[in-house]
This record gives sequence, structure tokens and C-alpha cells, in this order.
Amino acid sequence: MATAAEDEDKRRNEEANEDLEQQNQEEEEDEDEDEDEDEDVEYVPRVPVTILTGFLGAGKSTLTKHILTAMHGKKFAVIENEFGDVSIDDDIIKEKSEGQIVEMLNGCVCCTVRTDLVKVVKKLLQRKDQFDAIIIETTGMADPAPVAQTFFAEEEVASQCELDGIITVVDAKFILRRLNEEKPEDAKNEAQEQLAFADRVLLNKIDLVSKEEIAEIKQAIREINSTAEIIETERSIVDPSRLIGIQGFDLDRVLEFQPDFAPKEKDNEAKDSTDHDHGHGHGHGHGHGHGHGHTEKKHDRAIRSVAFRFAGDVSQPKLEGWLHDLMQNNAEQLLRYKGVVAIAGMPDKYVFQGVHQLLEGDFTVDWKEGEARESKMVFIGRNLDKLDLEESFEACKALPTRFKQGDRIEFNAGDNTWYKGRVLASWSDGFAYRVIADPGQWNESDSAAKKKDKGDDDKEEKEEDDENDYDDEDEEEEEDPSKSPRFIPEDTDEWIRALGGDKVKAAASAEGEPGAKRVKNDEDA
Ligand SMILES: Nc1nc2c(ncn2[C@@H]2O[C@H](COP(=O)(O)OP(=O)(O)OP(=O)(O)O)[C@@H](O)[C@H]2O)c(=O)[nH]1
Repeated sequence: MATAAEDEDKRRNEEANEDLEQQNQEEEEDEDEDEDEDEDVEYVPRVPVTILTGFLGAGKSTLTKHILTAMHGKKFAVIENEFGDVSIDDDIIKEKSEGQIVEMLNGCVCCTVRTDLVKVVKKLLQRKDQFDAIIIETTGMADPAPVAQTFFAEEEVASQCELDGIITVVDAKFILRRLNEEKPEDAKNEAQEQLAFADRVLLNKIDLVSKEEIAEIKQAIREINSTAEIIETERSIVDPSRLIGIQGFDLDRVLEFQPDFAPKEKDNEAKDSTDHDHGHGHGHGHGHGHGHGHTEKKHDRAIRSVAFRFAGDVSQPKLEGWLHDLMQNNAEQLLRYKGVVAIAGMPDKYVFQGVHQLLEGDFTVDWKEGEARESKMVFIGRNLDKLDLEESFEACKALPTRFKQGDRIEFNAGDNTWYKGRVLASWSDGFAYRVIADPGQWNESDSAAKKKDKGDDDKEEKEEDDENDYDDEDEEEEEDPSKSPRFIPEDTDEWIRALGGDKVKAAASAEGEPGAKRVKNDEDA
């Protein structure tokens, strides 16, 4: 026969489930409404933008001309960026580009003329019905990052344009020399930088090098950027559809990326990362190792890519913290990164990508049935410490939770108050737990008392609240933990504990045992 405690337990469970059902129904209704609203919004496609980079004389203008003539039926607006006032490329390109729009931009697009770039793009957007896409040919010395950033950071530009990809043209004859060039402290090696950002690499002028040299160059490029496709060309001749419309910056497309997980790389990386541990922030890696043996050269390069993959799920709050820390501490070093992550409690893949601190992340498509949930990512940057990245990411792994569905617990609702309640689900919607408080856990007089205790500092705020009774009621409704389920970010004693947590802890330490013991459900009833 059921005891009174069991009956009470059953009743609370039923109430909690009813609440949950009602909430789910409301959420579904909201979603339907959102969809209806979406249907009313006119969808205006954004103008794709391709950035062409590559060292001086690599073959960028040759490529631009080729695209303009070979991509029949498409119209482009080309932004030509040159250092000097005399625009030679302008004339050459205009010759080739009947019906295409060519805008010149003097000065280096990544430094002095960034605001000019915005102006030129805005001007072009006024007649965007006249072209299908924009191509920006940067000067050979340009850093692609600020150019790319313009298309995220400038609101008007970002809302009408989308970065399609960064194409880096490489001069096969000189690239190794450029990559190994020693630079003064703090100076950037532009050739490394341009390769790091690339979504596609055009290995041009292959007529000037041997097959063995091509293999060596590809290896050197791979060390810097393990994800970009390398296309060998002569006179920059390539099917333009391999370069334009690639959606290299599209989050969904990032799903398709396959970082090169060559096993040999792993050994090198581990060694490499310790090499770089001692030198932070000063472009180390140029200064030592003057030998010109090929193995030595590898370790001279400050820019490299590190890629890794992990099986299993990660915790969303931990991942967010990790990405936040990365952006705070390493944004300058991180040139380009992409990742696909399995988040505990979420059916869809989380995809992130970015350039320096401009991180974009979103949930995209679902994990397929039977597909192994795993996380894979690649970081391309300066002086990256692979071990550190791997270890810090591994710390984001979702650990098994202590409590299971139906367990009675106490939880912290973020107001330093412990509420008694029950676990509705674990690893739910990216959080460790979804819980609901027992009925009557929260009441208005407690809340008023808490507010009073907060003292005079909040007086102004309170007056504002009084003026706006309607909003106030809404807020309190939402904050009532007895009415709506709460999400608990982490399975720690700071957020969730066994019923009677403090008492249990005291008892446990009195017995000389570390930590709290689990409490049986019926002990509380
Ligand atoms: N041998 C050889 N020469 C090439 C090839 N591609 C381009 N060139 C030549 O290399 C020179 C430089 O090419 P451009 O296209 O002007 O190079 P760029 O990258 O635009 O140069 P900058 O604007 O100065 O940065 C030109 O004389 C081209 O004709 C190639 O595949 N093989």
C-alpha cells in the first residue's frame, strides 16, 4: 500500500508534468506565430562578396580578368585596390570587362582606406540590381582580416552583403621564400597571414616549378591552413565556380569542412606547441632556427593551424565560457577558426566560425540517426598552443549528471535562495537540468521582504517599478520558480544539491567523508 509520502510524491509529479505539458504547448503556439510572421517578411538576398588576396605579383589581377571573362552570364562589381595613385590594373581590367563595374580604391585597403572601402561598397549597393556579386582585389601587402571584418562590423554593409569567401593566390615560384622570410619583432608575415585566412588557395604559376616543389609547397600551406582547398593553376585559370559562390563563411557550409587530421601532424603539433610556449605575443618563431633544412623551417612559422576532434557531448554553458575566454585572450592570435560541436541535450549541431573576435555561432541541422555525436574544429593563428586548446576544450565535456529525472533536489534559482523541487530532465536544451520547484516555494511576501533588505540603493529602481505596475507583474510572474521550469546550467553544488544539502554536508564531514551524500527521495517527504 502506498504511504502518505508516496501519494504526495505522486501528486507533485503529476502537477509538474501538467505544468510542463502546458508550457510545451505554449512554446509550440509561439513558434507557429513566429513562423506566420516570418512568412510576411520579404526575403532580400544579400550580395555575395569575394576577397582576393595574395602576395605582390602572385596573379590576382590575372585571376580577376579570368573570372570576369570566364564567368559568362554573371555580372560583377570589382573593387580594385592599389597602393599608388596611378591605376594600371584599372585600365587592364576595364579593357576586359565590358558591362562590369570597376571601382578603384587607392591606398592599402586594410589600413588607411577602410572607411573608403565602406563608402565604395555603399555606393555600389545603391545600384545592386546591376551586378550579382562583388569582388575585392586587395593589394599584395594587405591583411585580409580588416577587409573581412568590414562585412560583419559595418551594420549597413553587413545587412546587405555577405562574405562568400577569401581566395588567396600563391606564387608557386616564391611562396616558400616568402613564408620563411624573417620579419622584425612584432611585424607580420603577410604571406602566412594571407594563407591563414584563405577559404581556397590558388597555387598559381605551377609552370615555373617542379612536381617535387609543388608537393613541398602544398605541405607548407597545409601546415598553416589545414582546411582550405588548394587548386593548382597556370595563369590563374580555374573554373570560377570553384571560387565564387562557395559560401565559405556560411555557418551551414562550415558543416562540410573536413580539417586535415594527418596523423603525422599530431606528433609535430605536440612538439611544436611546447616550442612556442615560452614566447608569447612577440611573433616568436621567426627569431630562432636559422637552418634551412625543411624540418627546421616548419618550426620557424608562427602561423599554423591546429585541428582536433572529440567524441561525445560538451556542456553548453562551459562551451560558451570557453569561447568567451578565447575571444578575450586570444582573438588577436586567432586569425580564422571553424567548428562543429555536439552539445549535450541538443538535437542539432552547433556550428561556430569567425575571424579574430568576430565569432558567429548557431544551431544548424540535426544530428542524423545513428551518426556519432562528436566535435571537430580547426584554429588558424599565430603562436597557437595546441595542447592548451585541446585541454581547455576537453574541460567543456558534458559529464554524467548526479541526479536523474524525478529526483527530489534543491536548486539555486540565481537569487541565492534554495528551492525544493524535482528534476524534470537532465541535459535538457543544453543545460545540465530542467527542474521545477514544489508548489508554494515562492511567495510574494518573501519576495517583498527580500526587496526591502536590498536597501536604499534600489530605491530608485523600486520607484520606477511602482510607476510601471503592469511590467512589474509580468516580471514577477516569470520569476516565480513554482510556476515555470528552471534550467540549471551546471551540475555543481553551487547550483543543485541533494535535498537538505547543507545538513547532508555537515553530517558527511562529521563522519569524515568528503562532499555531500545523495539523499533518498523519501527522507524529505
Ligand atoms: N609564368 C607565369 N606567369 C604568370 C602566371 N600568372 C600570372 N603571371 C604573370 O605574373 C605577373 C603578375 O601577375 P598579376 O596578375 O599582375 O599579379 P598580381 O597579384 O595582381 O600583382 P600585384 O597587383 O602587383 O599584387 C604578370 O606578368 C602575369 O602575366 C603563371 O601562371 N605563370
